[in-house]
Amino acid sequence: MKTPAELFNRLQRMMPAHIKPKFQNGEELLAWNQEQGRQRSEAIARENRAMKMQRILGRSGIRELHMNCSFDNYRVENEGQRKALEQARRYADEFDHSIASFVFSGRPGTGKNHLAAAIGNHLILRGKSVLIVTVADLMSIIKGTFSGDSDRTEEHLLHDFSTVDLLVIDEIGMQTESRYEKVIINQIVDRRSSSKRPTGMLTNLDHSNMVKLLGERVMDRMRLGQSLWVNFNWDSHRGRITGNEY
Ligand SMILES: Nc1ncnc2c1ncn2[C@@H]1O[C@H](COP(=O)(O)OP(=O)(O)OP(=O)(O)O)[C@@H](O)[C@H]1O
Repeated sequence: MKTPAELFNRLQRMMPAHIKPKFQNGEELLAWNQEQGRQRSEAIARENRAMKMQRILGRSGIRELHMNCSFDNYRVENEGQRKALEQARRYADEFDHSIASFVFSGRPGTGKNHLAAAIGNHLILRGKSVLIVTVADLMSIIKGTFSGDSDRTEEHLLHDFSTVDLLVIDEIGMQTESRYEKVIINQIVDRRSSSKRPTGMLTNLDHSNMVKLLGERVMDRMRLGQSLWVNFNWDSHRGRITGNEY
């Protein structure tokens, strides 16, 4: 096999005199080649992550409605929003070095999904896999494996939900969760926390009702690391949405 220097010399001999080579020596050619390889494998990893989301959900990890949500377009009009924005931003910045989960709790329309999607969009741009899913969707995807037509088992899906870099479960407590739903949430949070993967939860419930609903065991796992509990206790923003925001 030729060394990069030999290959470069050979290319140089073949090159017409008026062509100015992009590389001046074998080392530069090798460095260029390695950089191309790195970019290609990053692109493949990105495609694999997108395919994984598509396979699990039939869509990308963040719903279309929230794809443009960012920290920059979250409007701050009170101290609570300022603090929530700052905490969400810090959470995203420190994600790589942390195992911390988060719970955004509060009234409808206060921006829980917006800030969770802003965290997700920030992480996706940095090559992470992120999935934001409602309890109802989570359960219907898992129950879809019961039909016998599916080539995926409940175990495959539990594995997928447990191995994305960040999983955010939305609408916890919207309906009276069945025992099976609680078992599934418990298993996912358990698997994720034991492999040091954080989980986000969005809910209208307060802490004591979350403990009542999901149990002490799950909520204790949600407290690993510098975990976040943010109360969204201001008025809904929905009345002000015109549809042309972002
Ligand atoms: N502070 C804000 N600045 C800009 N847009 C906001 C803000 N708060 C909420 N929104 C927008 O208002 C809409 C509703 O917010 P969002 O879906 O985040 O609420 P939520 O707290 O998750 O509500 P729910 O509990 O009903 O799911 C979204 O389109 C979101 O982008």
